[in-house]
Amino acid sequence: MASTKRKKRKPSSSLLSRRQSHAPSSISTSAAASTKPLPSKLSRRLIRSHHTTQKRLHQALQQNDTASIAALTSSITSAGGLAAYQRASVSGQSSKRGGDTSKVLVSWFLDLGISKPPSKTTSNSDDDDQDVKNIYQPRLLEIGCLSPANAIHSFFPRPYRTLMDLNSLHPEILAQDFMTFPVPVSPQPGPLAADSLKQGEEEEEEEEGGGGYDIISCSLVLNYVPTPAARGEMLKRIARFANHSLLLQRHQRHRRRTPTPAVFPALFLVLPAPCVTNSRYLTEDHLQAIMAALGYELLRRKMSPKLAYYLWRYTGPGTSETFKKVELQPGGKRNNFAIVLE
Ligand SMILES: C[S@@+](CC[C@H](N)C(=O)[O-])C[C@H]1O[C@@H](n2cnc3c(N)ncnc32)[C@H](O)[C@@H]1O
Repeated sequence: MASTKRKKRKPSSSLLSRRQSHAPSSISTSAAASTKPLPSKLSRRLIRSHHTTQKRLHQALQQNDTASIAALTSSITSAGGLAAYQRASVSGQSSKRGGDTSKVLVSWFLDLGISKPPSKTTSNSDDDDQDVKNIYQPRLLEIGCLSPANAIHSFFPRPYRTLMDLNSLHPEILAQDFMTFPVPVSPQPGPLAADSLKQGEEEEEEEEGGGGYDIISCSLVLNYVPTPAARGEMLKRIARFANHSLLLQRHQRHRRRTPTPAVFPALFLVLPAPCVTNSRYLTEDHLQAIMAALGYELLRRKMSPKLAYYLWRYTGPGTSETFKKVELQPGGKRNNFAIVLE
């Protein structure tokens, strides 16, 4: 007897184009947020293929290989471009798949005694209001942000967060390349500078975002950056922001009503686990050496089968040590993920 069972259709990239045909041509906030998550296999395949094609495109651009540039650009566009890649990433973040990496940061915050800011609506007296004002409210800078509704965002109510992405999926997320986002001008060292700031000036400085960022989140972004040297540049730039925050912290310490928690300035870094567990050029020890050279010490680490999570604290300018792409673990089945500091 012939089976009446229908064969399960394998997810394919045409599935994405069919799904997208019901959505506006550019993925808007609501479309990205409201569309159902993509099947996980399809998301993973889209993400992997986007990374590979981007990497090839970067090589073609460096070699000025016009034929390959045209072919690869067209291949990226026909697969839906950055927007499709982001949609696949949003699917990976969906709560059903436990994909919001910031949940790990939340658990570390609670462990480190950093609590959520009390909501203003729950305070019912002037005294409570005063208590709320007296609590130091840290600021977040998130690079590569797909949604302002992840677990960690409740620790950073607006305006204490700056969220950015190359392609913004939400009005609150700046469409901004972090590599061109201006590093704030740091206060000059020395007692004069600290004392010469009048209270109003300082508050204004903080209001305008010149107050620095206590924590920078860089989750699954570094592996998006196509070359080892560009990854190193991104980490260096992050360290410049951290250095600014550290100087401000020292500069304003005497004015703070509650001290800045000892965790800050910090960096939340997430990488796909194989970047540090199965690369020829990067191990966790090597990553730690790179981060130490940039001025960071490791506070927390978590390794899951898929992801490596780290919380680093910036302690001050590191060394000018350089790190080349050197084979650390040979082996045919390893990947080539690397970070180079020039
Ligand atoms: C895989 S998504 C990660 C999203 C999210 N942070 C997470 O953990 O799931 C990587 C995002 O990083 C963004 N991105 C890559 N380089 C960037 C840069 N230089 N500046 C801002 N965003 C960047 C990409 O546009 C992409 O949306």
